[in-house]
Amino acid sequence: MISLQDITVAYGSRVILNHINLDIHTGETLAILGASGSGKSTILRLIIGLQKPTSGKIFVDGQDILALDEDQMDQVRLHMGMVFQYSALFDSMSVGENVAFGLRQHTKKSEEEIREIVHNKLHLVGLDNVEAMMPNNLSGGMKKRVSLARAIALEPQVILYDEPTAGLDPLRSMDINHLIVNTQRQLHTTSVVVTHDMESAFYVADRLAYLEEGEFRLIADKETFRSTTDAQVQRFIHGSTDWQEGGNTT
Ligand SMILES: Nc1ncnc2c1ncn2[C@@H]1O[C@H](COP(=O)(O)OP(=O)(O)OP(=O)(O)O)[C@@H](O)[C@H]1O
Repeated sequence: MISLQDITVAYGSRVILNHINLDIHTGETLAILGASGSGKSTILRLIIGLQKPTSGKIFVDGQDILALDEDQMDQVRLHMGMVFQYSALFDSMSVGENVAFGLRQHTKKSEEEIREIVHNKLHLVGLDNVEAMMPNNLSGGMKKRVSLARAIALEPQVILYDEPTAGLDPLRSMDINHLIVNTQRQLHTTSVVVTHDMESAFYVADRLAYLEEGEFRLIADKETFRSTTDAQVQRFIHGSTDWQEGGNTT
């Protein structure tokens, strides 16, 4: 469904992504792992069209998105939701207004319909009766939930998560992991999760891709990834956190 082909991203002589190829299959959850600065978020920005590569091609549902103009790209973006690293809620808007934002911008739904959708999406992420609250009064975990509710408001086919568990304690992180899995099951989305949280990656993902020095060193299903004999990948798996088996059964 999403295909990155021979993608290079460079800033001057500094090459961040070096001729990478990546296919993300419809309905799967793919985790992209790698050290800080390895280019993980760049991949999300490329997919959602916030950044263009130096060279290469990107296809979404067979459509060459680099050939689209801004209006056409906006149409593609309507089918994608993004959960940003620091939630990126609009501080001056209430929770309800944050979740309703895309619906008001991109649909002609009545206020009553919007209210109902906002209520349902917040309920889906485990938040009830919080519409009137302001983002500044929410905990980090709640902000992530609201950010996810906003991302799914337009029922996207693709959800991109940038470090969804960053800054959360282990219990809140596990809450978010459950939420990612449940959202995928209920909405049948294709999900891409950028993280350096190994426990989260093994919990939520069907496949994992490990980025190092501008290239994918390993892209594999969970079991193959876990048992790889690649010493560098094993060091990353075991070095980054004292991870344990998650409960994902996908
Ligand atoms: N506009 C820019 N000019 C120069 N370098 C940039 C620019 N934007 C990003 N970079 C560099 O590109 C590299 C990849 O950035 P990216 O945000 O994709 O990394 P990341 O793997 O997501 O890291 P993190 O886990 O720290 O968020 C970083 O080293 C960053 O400094």
